[in-house]
Amino acid sequence: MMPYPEHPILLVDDEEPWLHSFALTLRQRGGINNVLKSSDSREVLPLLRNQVVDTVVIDLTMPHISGEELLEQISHEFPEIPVIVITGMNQLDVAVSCMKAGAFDFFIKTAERERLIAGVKRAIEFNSLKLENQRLRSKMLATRSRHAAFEEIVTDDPAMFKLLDYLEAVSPSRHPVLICGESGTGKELIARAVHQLSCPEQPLVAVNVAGLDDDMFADTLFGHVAGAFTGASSKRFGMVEQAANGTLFLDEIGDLSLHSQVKLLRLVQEREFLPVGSDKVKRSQARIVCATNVDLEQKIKDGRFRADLYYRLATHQVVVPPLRERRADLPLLVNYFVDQASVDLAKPRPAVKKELITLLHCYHFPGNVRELQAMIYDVLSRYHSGVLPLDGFREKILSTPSGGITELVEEMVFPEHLPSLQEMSRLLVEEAMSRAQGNQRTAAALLGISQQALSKRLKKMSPS
Ligand SMILES: Nc1ncnc2c1ncn2[C@@H]1O[C@H](COP(=O)(O)OP(=O)(O)OP(=O)(O)O)[C@@H](O)[C@H]1O
Repeated sequence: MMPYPEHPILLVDDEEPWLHSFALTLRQRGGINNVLKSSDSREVLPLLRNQVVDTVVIDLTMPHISGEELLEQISHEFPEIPVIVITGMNQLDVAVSCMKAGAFDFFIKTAERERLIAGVKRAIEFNSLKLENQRLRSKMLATRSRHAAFEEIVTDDPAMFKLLDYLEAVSPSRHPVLICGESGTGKELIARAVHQLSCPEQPLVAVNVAGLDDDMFADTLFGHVAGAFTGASSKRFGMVEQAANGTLFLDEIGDLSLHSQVKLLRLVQEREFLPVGSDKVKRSQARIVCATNVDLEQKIKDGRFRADLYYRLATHQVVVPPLRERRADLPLLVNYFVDQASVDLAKPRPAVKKELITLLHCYHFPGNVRELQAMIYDVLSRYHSGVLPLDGFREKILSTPSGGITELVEEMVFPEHLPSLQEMSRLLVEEAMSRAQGNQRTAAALLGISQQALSKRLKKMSPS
């Protein structure tokens, strides 16, 4: 039988007989068969941190943590989970304050079971509508009125939209396109989209030129005739010819030697090339798209890249922004990669907590989108719970030397009168709390201290 709802309903009451009889009623009369029971209110928060739950039903009168306190804690940490409160006849005033504190609904324990079932079903319905809305919204945002060629590029960033619009506009031209940007920002993905836009029926041939010495470069790109060198027993077509009227994508172009740059210049400028060992000039119609993560203008200044080649290649140029400059893309990208990784690793799709996005917001992603993708695959491959755990991400983020520190040293200007260590530490704590949107676990992780240590500092800082 299919579990209904998809994620369980959690019933919390210290009276075990009530838990069992209500679970039975939900199953028999409401068809709700996915139910968890807890008779100890202290178990609830740890359970919610590890498992996705649809709705929580709590009794107001319980030892250890009362229903009222538990409601407050759940509403604070898991505002998205509806909480239904069950009260005694004489607790109506408390029930009203629970509604104000964020309860989804309340019922008197002795009320007819049908009414309780209807209340639980309303919460389930509310959740599934909310989820559906979220899915639709991210789908709309991710694919907002964009050309089909950009389907795989997930973004909601205005600078990225501008860049894609520009590429769409220049796609009919046969002039070269140069795609610059840090490693892992999606340059190859964009190069493939350029090909889709301009000549999708023609071949796309990609060559990473970084590891090629001059001879290999010439042989790979231009091919050779039989007997051109020892071992060249037969003729071989190079990548330029294989690209025909399509696209020749040259990745890591900044690493090309000066000698090979001359050969490439001839191809770009004259559209001509010579296979190795041949003196018969051949012509190429392929469109050249290049990508690089090095600063070519600096290389020109250092005499390591030809200016004439650069200006030819950069007829149409785009610079892909690093992920830290488009952090608003994080929720879309995280959901996209979680979907992708769950399918690839054949695991049920875990839920993504808001706290994860907050944590990622504070990270500088030196490896950009590729790093985010790898983190998600790694964490997902190691865990099996219903929620994508934060610990795996924290470990990674904290073990990466902080690029932030280098940025900080460059950006930070100390006033002439230095602040005291105590003042600095207060400012740091405040900044971390603000970046973590008030979440102490995340703020502590950012500061590299335990949550208890942070909590102590916060208490000391509070005015009372
Ligand atoms: N906007 C995006 N939407 C979806 N996936 C993306 C996006 N940007 C990058 N990726 C994914 O991130 C990974 C790295 O992207 P890609 O190889 O295109 O980066 P790159 O800039 O060419 O890196 P490098 O400079 O190291 O060659 C790929 O798996 C790619 O599919």
